[in-house]
Amino acid sequence: MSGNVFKWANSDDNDSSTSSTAVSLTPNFILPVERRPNLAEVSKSGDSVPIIDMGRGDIDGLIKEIAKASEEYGLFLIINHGVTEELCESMLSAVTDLFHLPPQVKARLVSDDPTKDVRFCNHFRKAEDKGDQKAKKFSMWSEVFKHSWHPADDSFAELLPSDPPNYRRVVTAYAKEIGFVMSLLLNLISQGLGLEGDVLQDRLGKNPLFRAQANYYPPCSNPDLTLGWDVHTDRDALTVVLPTSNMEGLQIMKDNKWIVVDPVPNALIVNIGDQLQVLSNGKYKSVLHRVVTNEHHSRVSLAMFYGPDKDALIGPMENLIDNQHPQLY
Ligand SMILES: O=C(O)CCC(=O)C(=O)O
Ligand SMILES: [Fe+2]
Repeated sequence: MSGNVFKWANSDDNDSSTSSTAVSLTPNFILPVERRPNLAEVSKSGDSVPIIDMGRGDIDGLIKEIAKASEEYGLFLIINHGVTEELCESMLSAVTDLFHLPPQVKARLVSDDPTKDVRFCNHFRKAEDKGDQKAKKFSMWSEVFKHSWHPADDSFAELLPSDPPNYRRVVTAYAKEIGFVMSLLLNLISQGLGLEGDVLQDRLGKNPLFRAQANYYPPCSNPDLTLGWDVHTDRDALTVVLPTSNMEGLQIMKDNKWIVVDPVPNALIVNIGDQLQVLSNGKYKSVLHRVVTNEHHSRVSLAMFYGPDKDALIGPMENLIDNQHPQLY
């Protein structure tokens, strides 16, 4: 499996924004017919995800807008979020540099061991192929780099590779900003559920699980046959994703249809995760999403996850359970 991780490094793709040669698909990336993305059926026009201006002065309006988006979509974009364009750009270029490290440097950090805090891997899914009852492994058309992060304690960065030279420094600065954005979002989401602002964060515990995942999706010769990220929900409470600007890739399921998350300059993507779905007694949706590939361009993204403390007991908030809304979890 780990051999795949180095495949892209040997391609001509060395710039996330310019056109480059697509790497050919080998059979392990070709999904069974029923798991393929069916791109012709994805609606481009019509429904689009809410774009929320975090800088709007009216807090009550902002709380309502976030509550509505969390209920109807489980995903929204935020603009005027306070993280500077310059920092976002430095973060994306540090992520791009990371995936373009020489194969022999990356090899030291490749691992399938989920208990390893810092590692590169290539995700795969198990699926049955038609006429073949034995589940096969299908690799995702992406490479990921996982590590922990913290908004206040910079020591996580000491575990990160010192190459590329600026990754540690940039991700530490970015983590502080995203920590602030996530606290604000959790506060507003809490209020949108009719609770005091700090209730959700208190429920998630004193030592939340902060995981980060950088994703790299190289150009792909046939986007109809594979996916960069298979259909999934995020298992944490909240995710904030910084994607390559001006590049489509992410899609979400809404009313049983896939819709494209259109890129918006300087926006961050906010996702409701499984833990918030449970805490909200199903009111907010942990959104089903997937990432499709592009024939000509690569895309990177950095997902920052906020999950519960390992000792936190997660169940629906008491004020959200009544006769009309029986406890779902
Ligand atoms: O690349 C993206 O836009 C989303 C990635 C994602 O869903 C994840 O890392 O969980
Ligand atoms: Fe995700």
